[in-house]
Amino acid sequence: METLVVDHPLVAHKLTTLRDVRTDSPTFRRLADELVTLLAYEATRDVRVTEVTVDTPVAPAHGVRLAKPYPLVVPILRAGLGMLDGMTRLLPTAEVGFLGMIRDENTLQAETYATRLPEDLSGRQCYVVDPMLATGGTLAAAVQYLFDRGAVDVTAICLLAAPEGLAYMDKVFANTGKPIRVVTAALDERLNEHGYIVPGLGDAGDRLYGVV
Ligand SMILES: O=P(O)(O)OC[C@H]1O[C@H](OP(=O)(O)OP(=O)(O)O)[C@H](O)[C@@H]1O
Ligand SMILES: O=c1cc[nH]c(=O)[nH]1
Ligand SMILES: [Mg+2]
Repeated sequence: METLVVDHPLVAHKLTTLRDVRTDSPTFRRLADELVTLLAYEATRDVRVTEVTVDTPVAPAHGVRLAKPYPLVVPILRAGLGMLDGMTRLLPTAEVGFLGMIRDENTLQAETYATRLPEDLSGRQCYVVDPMLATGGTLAAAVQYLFDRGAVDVTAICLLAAPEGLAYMDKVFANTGKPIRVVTAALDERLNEHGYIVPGLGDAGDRLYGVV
């Protein structure tokens, strides 16, 4: 598995405000949206394109367009929804599939409660968006689900990742031979005893949408 921590002062600046406990929900939403667009710019470096020629007013010009089938963006509900608009702004032709997953706060096991994606993902590049990669249980289950449906490669875009979660992803997918990338704005120190990322930003879903 390949991990990319995007090292850019604008990303660091926005992430610092996102972490701040005093940042209110409207500002948190706006910053999550802005951050995903910056991360997606890096995460889509390998997006598949086909060569085309267009006529400028002066002469033919060689260029590229996104190849079909178009990428599939998969937000993991609930918190991943806060990253969807930023992705589709950058990839307007992308299709969107939804995975609803919740982590049991006691066992830290991920449970899938909703799936709404194309049945056949053969040949698809998939971009999973979820702000938090903590134990990695949620992302590993999501990636496995996409591979089971035929996805060719999966890139996960996370705002924050914990070393434990990256290690878990590495272990689970070590021998699959399928390309997996994680693109994140920061690699934090560790998880605490409740499975929260330290220093992290708290519960991303609650900060985006309110405490449930
Ligand atoms: O790496 P893990 O240990 O599996 O934890 C990460 C998951 O936890 C959060 O979702 P949560 O379960 O809080 O659901 P929510 O988005 O509905 O709040 C987060 O958005 C990830 O999906
Ligand atoms: O720190 C964490 C860990 C899991 N989920 C969150 O929203 N935050
Ligand atoms: Mg949550």
